[in-house]
Amino acid sequence: MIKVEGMTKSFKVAKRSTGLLQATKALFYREHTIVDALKDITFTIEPGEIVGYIGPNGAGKSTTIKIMSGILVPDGGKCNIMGFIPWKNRVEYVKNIGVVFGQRSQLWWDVPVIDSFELLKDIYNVPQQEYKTTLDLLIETLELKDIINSPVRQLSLGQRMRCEIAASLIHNPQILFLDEPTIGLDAVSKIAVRQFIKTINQEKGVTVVLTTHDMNDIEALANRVILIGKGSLLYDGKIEELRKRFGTHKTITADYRKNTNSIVIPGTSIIHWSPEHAVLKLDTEQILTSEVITELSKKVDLLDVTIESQPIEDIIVQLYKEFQI
Ligand SMILES: Nc1ncnc2c1ncn2[C@@H]1O[C@H](COP(=O)(O)OP(=O)(O)OP(=O)(O)O)[C@@H](O)[C@H]1O
Repeated sequence: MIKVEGMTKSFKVAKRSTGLLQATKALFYREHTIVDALKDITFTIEPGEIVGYIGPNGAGKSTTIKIMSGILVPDGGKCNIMGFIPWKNRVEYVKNIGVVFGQRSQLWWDVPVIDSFELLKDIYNVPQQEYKTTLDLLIETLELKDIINSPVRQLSLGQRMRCEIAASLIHNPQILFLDEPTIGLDAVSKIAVRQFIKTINQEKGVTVVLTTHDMNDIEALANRVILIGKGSLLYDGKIEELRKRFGTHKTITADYRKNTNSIVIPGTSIIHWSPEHAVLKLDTEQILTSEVITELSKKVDLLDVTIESQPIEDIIVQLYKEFQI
C-alpha cells in the first residue's frame, strides 16, 4: 500500500550571523548550510497496519509525513502510495488519505466545527448520505455532540484534537497519517484518541502511520516501529523483537518474611533493600528470571514477587544512545 524507496530530502538553510558587521555582510552575501533531513529511506507498509514512525527531535519524521501526504517533494528516491505519486497526483491522491498534524490545525479557527466539516465534505465531494453516516459515527465515537457547534478557538486542546481527527476522516480515507496526535493532551484525552485510532483501524481497516514522542502511544497502538535518526532508518520491525533484542533488563520486586541477610545473586544488582522488601535488576543475557526467583526463594521466605519488563521508553532511550542520535 505504501512503498518508499531510497527517499532523500535536503533543506538549504541560511546561516545566521551574529554581530553588526556579520549582519551587514549578510545583507549582500548569505552563507548557507545543507541539512540532510532524509537520507536513503526505504520501507513498505501493508494495508491495515499501524506503524509507529519514531525518532528524536529533528530525525526527519515530519518531513517523511509531509512527503507521503504530497505537501513536500523529495530530492530523490521513489514513493508510491496506493498507485499514486503523492506530490504528482495530489488532487486525486488526497481523497485516499487523511492527515493530522498535532501542532497545526486544519479547521477554520473562527467558524463552528460543523461548518469546517461541511466545507471539507464539499472539497472532497463526499455524497450527502455517505457524509451523514460518517459524521454520525464520528460524533458518537469521538464524543463531539456538545462541541461541534462551537468555533475552534473556544475549544480545549483535547476537544480540538478530537475534531481534527474527525475532520481528517470526513472523506473516509484508507490511510491516516498522524503527526504527533496526542501532543499536549491530558491522560484521558490521550486514551480516547488512542482508542479511536484502534477502532478505525480494526473496524474500517484504515492503515495508520503515526509519529509520536509518547511511547505509550506506540505500545498501545503499533505492532511495528520504524525508527529514524538524523535522517537515516535505524530499525524497522516488531515491538516484541525490539524488546527481545534491546530490552534485556527486568526488575524483580520481592516481599518476604523479615530477613536481615542482604541478597546477593550473581547477574543481578540490588536497586533497593530492606529486611522485608527488595528490588533487583537483572540482565536476561546473564541470568534467567526463573533462576533469580529460585535463588531468591532459597535465601528468603517469599511472600510476593512481581516481575516487570523494561519499559519501551527505556529501550528507546537506550537505542538513541546506542545509535548516537
Ligand atoms: N522547511 C524546512 N527548512 C529547513 N530545514 C528544515 C525544514 N523542515 C525540516 N527541516 C530540518 O530537517 C530536519 C528534520 O526535520 P523534521 O521536522 O522532519 O524532524 P522531526 O523528526 O519531525 O522532528 P520533531 O520530533 O522535532 O518534530 C531538521 O534538522 C529540521 O531542522
